[in-house]
Amino acid sequence: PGQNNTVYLSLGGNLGDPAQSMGAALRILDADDSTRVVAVSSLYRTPPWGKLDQPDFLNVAAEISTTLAPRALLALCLDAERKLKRVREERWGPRLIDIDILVYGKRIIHETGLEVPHPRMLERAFVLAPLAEIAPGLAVGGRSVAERLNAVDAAGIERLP
Ligand SMILES: Nc1nc2nc(S)n(CCO)c2c(=O)[nH]1
Repeated sequence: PGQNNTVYLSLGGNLGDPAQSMGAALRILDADDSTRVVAVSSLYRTPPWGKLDQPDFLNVAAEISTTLAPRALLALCLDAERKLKRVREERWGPRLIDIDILVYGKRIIHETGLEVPHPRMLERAFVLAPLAEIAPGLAVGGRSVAERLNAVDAAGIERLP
């Protein structure tokens, strides 16, 4: 079997029961022989980014270990979204569940439909706050996630008990 790679994901949702959907998505990923969920952050309630006239989101970050190549992992994530009835509607609109690959080992990937590290992760407190909880020292673009979080406006990001 292939080598294990450490990958960080961002999960989010603002329709239905996002906490339940994100838990179910992580169970789907962990059920695949190729992939283990290693750590999951607390739940965070976060103000909508991108399209403001929609409900608040719940977000988490997760560390996984996988033997899947990046494209195959993306396919597994999209498959999990589909299983949870995620219909990909308007860009940045409300959704039941969204799974984004943030970081895949030390890989830099710029392909159609797959950009790693995630191109907008460094400007998104809803990504950086949960990620800083589980991987504060992770370097992205030469700076730690903790430093990146300090550099963004984290207003309204609420860690849930
Ligand atoms: N707070 C918040 N805003 C968002 N806007 C989009 S699009 N998404 C989906 C992930 O790109 C989110 C999200 O997960 N959380």
